Amino acid sequence: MMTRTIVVRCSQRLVSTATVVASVGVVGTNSIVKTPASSSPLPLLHGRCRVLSCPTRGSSRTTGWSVGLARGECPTTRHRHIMALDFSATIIPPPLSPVVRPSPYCRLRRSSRRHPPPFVFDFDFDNERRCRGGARHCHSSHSSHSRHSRSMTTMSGRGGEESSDAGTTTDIVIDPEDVRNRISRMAESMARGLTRRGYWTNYDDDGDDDEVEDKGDCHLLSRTVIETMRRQAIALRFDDDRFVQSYSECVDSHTGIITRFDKPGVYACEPDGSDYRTAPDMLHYVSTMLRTLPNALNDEIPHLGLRDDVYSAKLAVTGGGGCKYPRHVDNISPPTGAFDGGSDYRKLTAILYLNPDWSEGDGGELRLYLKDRDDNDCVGGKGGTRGVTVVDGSKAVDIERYVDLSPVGGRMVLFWSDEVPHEVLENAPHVHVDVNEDDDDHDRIGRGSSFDRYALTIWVPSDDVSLGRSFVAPP
Ligand SMILES: O=C(O)CCC(=O)C(=O)O
Ligand SMILES: [Fe+2]
Repeated sequence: MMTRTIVVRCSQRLVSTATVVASVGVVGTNSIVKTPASSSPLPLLHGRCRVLSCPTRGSSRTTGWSVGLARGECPTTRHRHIMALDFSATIIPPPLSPVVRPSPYCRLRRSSRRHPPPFVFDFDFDNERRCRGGARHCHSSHSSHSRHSRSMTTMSGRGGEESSDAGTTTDIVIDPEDVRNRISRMAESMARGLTRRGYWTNYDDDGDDDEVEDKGDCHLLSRTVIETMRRQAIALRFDDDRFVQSYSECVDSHTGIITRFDKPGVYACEPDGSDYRTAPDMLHYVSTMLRTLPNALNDEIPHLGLRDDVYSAKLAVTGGGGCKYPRHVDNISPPTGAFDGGSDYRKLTAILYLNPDWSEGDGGELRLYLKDRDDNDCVGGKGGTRGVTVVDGSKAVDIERYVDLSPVGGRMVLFWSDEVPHEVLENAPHVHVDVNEDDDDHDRIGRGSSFDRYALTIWVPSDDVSLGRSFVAPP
């Protein structure tokens, strides 16, 4: 691996030097391999990286920075690659003026010729995405949405439309150090929940947090942080036009053929480093989680092998009027063998909800189907059962237990990606969605409502998913 020096002008107050080492990998469906193992602190780099050659073949398309690394797609093979990066980055404090200057954002100095790089790339900051601070009213290919959201300055009450205007300040409200400490404190409880029940959550819908986080303080992020992240999500959606129709895949168990189907009223994006300017708190959150959670859980659960250098992330919005996710398991085809970056190795799903005003009756609960256990396993939410027809049976002779967890702002849910079937129940079924027929996008969800359900999911792979299966303690 090569060492490169990249000078980065950062809009935030990150003043440090760090060495970042990223891995090389081919990325499979739904498993975006990213993130470096790095010395601390991990710089949040953003900008664009253009890959001029990739290890598979030919040249590659413009790519985006992720949190501390780059990814790209080979136009010939369609393989998505993680750049083999090993560079040192110097973060330069921002200019005092809030105006973002249109000068090149990053400069790359070529490293020594003695070690020819596996990739050739250059850097070019994406000016069009400068959407915060003095330059936030910028490009949007969705003018009606942008016009609308810019005209609002505060979040309106329930049922009203929301603004993406995160204010003129570029201050970060999240405190990464605090998040890190809280995750460390909760790790034992998380591990216990995951191994006993297959899931963990930090809130109890009945208001009794005792079982959920028995160390006392179960809050990970304050309401202010959640509100800020929601506004940033809305800005990504309406100002930056980042969301696309969300889909799922189902596999025919006989033929193995994978079919994709849309999830009506669900839109999503994969936030990465290029979104830092619009959603800095969100990216700090993702970065902090990745640097803390996998190792904290690895310390608690022997052989778990969660990776701290790769992940995938999704920010999704589900509209009101009854939009939902069908039942599924996130990682249906875990590979066997050691991590090679090419298949789906997702082991842990970590969801954070960004719905500070959610209240009882709003719907959109996450229903987790549990292993056949007793009522005590429905921790954090409302438990229930439903009949299941057994494979050989002529009638329903078994029951399936589930727990419904509300998507209330600040709630975090962890569960095993390759083991826990789940679905999202109808979101705000009572709400009439003001659909604009002229919109070619977001047509099932309207123009933005406080009933929109935002969820930020991080998936963490393990070195070997087959080893990681069923970390459920014996009864
Ligand atoms: O948003 C949720 O509660 C669950 C999302 C989910 O199941 C998924 O993205 O796979
Ligand atoms: Fe899922």
